[in-house]
Amino acid sequence: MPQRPDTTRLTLRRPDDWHLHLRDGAVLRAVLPETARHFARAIVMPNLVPPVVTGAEAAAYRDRILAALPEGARFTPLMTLYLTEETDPDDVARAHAEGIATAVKLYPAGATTNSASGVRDFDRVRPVLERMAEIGMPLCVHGEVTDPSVDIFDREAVFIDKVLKPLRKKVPDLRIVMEHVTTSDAVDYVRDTPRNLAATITTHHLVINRNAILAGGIRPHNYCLPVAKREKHRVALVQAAVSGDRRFFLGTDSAPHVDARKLEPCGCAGIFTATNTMSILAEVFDAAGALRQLEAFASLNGPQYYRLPPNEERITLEKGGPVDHPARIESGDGPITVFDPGFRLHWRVV
Ligand SMILES: NC(=O)N[C@@H](CC(=O)O)C(=O)O
Ligand SMILES: [Zn+2]
Ligand SMILES: [Zn+2]
Repeated sequence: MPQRPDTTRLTLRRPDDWHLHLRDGAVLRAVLPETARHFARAIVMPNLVPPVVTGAEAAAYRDRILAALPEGARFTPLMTLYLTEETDPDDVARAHAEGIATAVKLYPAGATTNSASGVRDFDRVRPVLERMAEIGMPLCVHGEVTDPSVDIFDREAVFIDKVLKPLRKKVPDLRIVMEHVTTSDAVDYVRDTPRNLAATITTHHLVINRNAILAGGIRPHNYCLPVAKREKHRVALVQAAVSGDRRFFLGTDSAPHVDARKLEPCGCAGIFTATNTMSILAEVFDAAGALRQLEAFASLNGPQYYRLPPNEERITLEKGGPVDHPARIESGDGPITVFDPGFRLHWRVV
C-alpha cells in the first residue's frame, strides 16, 4: 500500500531564494537574518543606489553582506550585475569566471524601483548578451514594458511579445529567467518554450490578487511591481508552482522599504516577505494538496536551472496551532512591514 503522506510534518532540502533584495547599510543588517534563517543561498538583486554594475562593485557588495551576517549563519549570497548600456562584456565574463557574479539583471529603464540606469535600447546590450550566451551565464529579467501608454496590468504580457520573443530570436542560446511572473500569459509562454527559459514566482503573487491592493481601501503594503493581477492569473501561478515543472521556482522578491517610504503619497513598490515566506508557502501548497511539490519549487528546480547542486541540509516544517510572525521588523532607518497574507498560518519551520 502506498504510504500516506504525513500532513503535519514536512522535511525538505534547505530552500534557496532566487530573487531577493537585501539593500545596504541599516536595512541590510535588519533584513539579512530573516532570509539567512531559512535559506541557504539567494540571488541578490543589484538595484542599489547607485546600482551594482561591475564585478568589483559586486565583490564589494558581497563583502558587505557577508560582514552583516549574524554569527554562525550559513548563507551564501549569489551576486548579480545590473545591466546598463555601458556594461563591458569582458568585465561580466571575468566576474562570472571568478565566481563573483552568478547572473546579470536586466531592468528596462524606469520599469521598477531604482531602475533609472537600466536598458533603453536593447541593441546596445547585444554584445553583453551574446557573451553571456557563450559562457552560459543566466540573464534575470524584470519583464515589463515601460511605455506609459500601455496599461500597467498589461505590461508583462506586452513585454513578452514586444521584447522577450524578439530577444530570444536574436540570442537563442541566452539562458533567461523571467523574474516574478504575474500572469497566465507568462506561465504559458514559459511552458511553451522548450529551452533556455525559466521563471521565478514570488510568495505574495501566489496569495494576493489585485483586490488586495485596491478593494476596501488602498493598501500600499500590497503594492509591488509587477503589480498583482486578476484572480485567474493568481490561480495560474499557483498551478505552475505546485506542478513540479522544473522551469518554475521560488524567487520571493522580498523587497524591503521602510514604512515611511511605502506610505508616502507616491509610495514605492515592493513587498517584504522574508520573515514569513516558508510558512506562507507551506500553507499555499497544503491548501492545493501539493505539499510534496514544495521541495521542487523551493529547493530543487532553482539550483537545477542555475546548474548548482541542491543543498544537502534539510529543514522541517510542522503544522500546528496558529503561527504568529511579527507585523514589522525594526531597522536603524525605521520599521519595515512584513507581508500580511490575509489568512492564519499554521506551518512553522522547526
Ligand atoms: N518588486 C518590487 O516592487 N520592487 C523591487 C524591484 C523589483 O523587483 O522590480 C524593489 O527593489 O523594491
Ligand atoms: Zn522586478
Ligand atoms: Zn525584485
